[in-house]
Amino acid sequence: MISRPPRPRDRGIPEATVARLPVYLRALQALQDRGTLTISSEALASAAGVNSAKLRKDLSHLGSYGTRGVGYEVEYLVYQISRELGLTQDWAVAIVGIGNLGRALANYGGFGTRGFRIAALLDADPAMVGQNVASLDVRHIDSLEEVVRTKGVSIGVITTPAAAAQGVATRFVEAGVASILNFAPVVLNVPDGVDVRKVDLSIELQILAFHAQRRADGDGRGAERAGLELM
Ligand SMILES: NC(=O)c1ccc[n+]([C@@H]2O[C@H](COP(=O)([O-])OP(=O)(O)OC[C@H]3O[C@@H](n4cnc5c(N)ncnc54)[C@H](O)[C@@H]3O)[C@@H](O)[C@H]2O)c1
Repeated sequence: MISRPPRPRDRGIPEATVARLPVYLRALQALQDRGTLTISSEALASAAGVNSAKLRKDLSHLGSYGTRGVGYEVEYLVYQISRELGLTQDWAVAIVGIGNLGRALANYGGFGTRGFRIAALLDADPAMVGQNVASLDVRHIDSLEEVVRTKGVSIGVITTPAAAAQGVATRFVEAGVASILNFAPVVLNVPDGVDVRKVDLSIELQILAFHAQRRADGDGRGAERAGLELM
């Protein structure tokens, strides 16, 4: 039997640490591209935008402590973080809702190099079905269960209008997909054991607007006002 290192959740790695691992990974990959072999915790922390004590604590959860006077070996740390995040294996992703956003995501070439393979595109609109998008034929939503099974889909991406998103999520879950990335502006109800991540650019823009207003006002009164409006 092949023994697999336990995943973050199995070992109790805090969620906040898990959320920072991709940030470290991105910084490390940039260093790797520049040919950097080793990096101090201070330099890596600064590249990732966190303080170095937090970085050392985060990496200690992976069993990575670095070497005094040398720091961390970049290539090995990339491997360790990738392994913890499950990126050393290939994940098949299905996107449902091939409109503006779904099409843009399907055409983005950056997922493949990070271990995510767009395996299927599905839509409810008969006019969309059969169209070729990003070298894949769009399938009808009715074949979701079959597509999940035959393509080994483990991550579902929802880019439908809000009203359709819950139905799509339920179908994903019933088909055995336990990881969902939801772009639709709606809160999804899913059973325990299913992970949903929500992406909402308008919330990010509102937060930026809050900070911009606070800067512009200078005296902080604008921030209070914006804070109330955001609640
Ligand atoms: N999270 C974000 O930051 C963000 C940004 C932009 C858009 N959005 C959201 O993403 C979603 C898509 O936006 P868009 O501009 O691409 O919309 P769109 O109208 O261009 O595309 C939606 C697609 O979903 C399909 N669809 C509808 N019901 C379906 C169903 N039951 N099953 C399968 N497919 C179905 C439609 O046929 C259409 O092709 C919307 O909910 C929008 O609010 C989110």
